[in-house]
Amino acid sequence: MKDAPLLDLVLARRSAPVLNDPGPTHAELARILAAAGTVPDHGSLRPYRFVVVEGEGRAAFGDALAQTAAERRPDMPATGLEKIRAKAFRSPTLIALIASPRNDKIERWEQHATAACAGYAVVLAAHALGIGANWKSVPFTRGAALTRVLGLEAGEDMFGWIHLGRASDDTAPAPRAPLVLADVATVLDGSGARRAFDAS
Ligand SMILES: Cc1cc2nc3c(=O)[nH]c(=O)nc-3n(C[C@H](O)[C@H](O)[C@H](O)COP(=O)(O)O)c2cc1C
Repeated sequence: MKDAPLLDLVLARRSAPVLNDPGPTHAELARILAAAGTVPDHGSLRPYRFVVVEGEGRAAFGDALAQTAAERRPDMPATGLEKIRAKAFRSPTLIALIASPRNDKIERWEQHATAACAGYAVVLAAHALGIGANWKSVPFTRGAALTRVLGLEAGEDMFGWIHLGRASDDTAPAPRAPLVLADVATVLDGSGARRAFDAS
């Protein structure tokens, strides 16, 4: 097996729990977003789009999150809504990821899968540039206020957002539990039986 520095980068990636100023420059954001254009994409539809939120824009985004939460849960107390609004301020910059299916010829789930891959490409590209990232979400993907600020069209959904900023050295996450291949991988043999995957 040959050395693969790119794989080392992938294996070392972690989400950053705390993200401080400065946010990425627009030149850095352009490189990060360009990575989305490389993901597996049936029909080359590019079925996603992004809204970059930074500075004062975070207030508009946080308000929209809170208003959408209130639409869905009219009984939510003000403290709960404020917590949701505060999510927008956990980093200097965030990128809202919007799944934007482009046609009905390619299955909707495939276009959603491509949009999710685009989110991962953003996270990984940020890591490659030494910029901290963390993908977050709320339990809803659309609503009137979100539609207003993100310009959601029919059929579009917000697949959360990716925080970007300078990762704090003091808050390195605990080591990730290794993936136990036996839990997730089997091999189908010629008799139609699935057997344990053997790495040797
Ligand atoms: C679509 C999506 C939404 C997520 N939303 C949240 C979230 O709201 N809160 C959270 O703590 N982690 C969320 N995560 C998980 C984190 O981004 C991160 O992957 C997790 O904390 C594990 O850290 P690691 O990436 O270093 O393994 C989400 C991940 C994805 C893919």
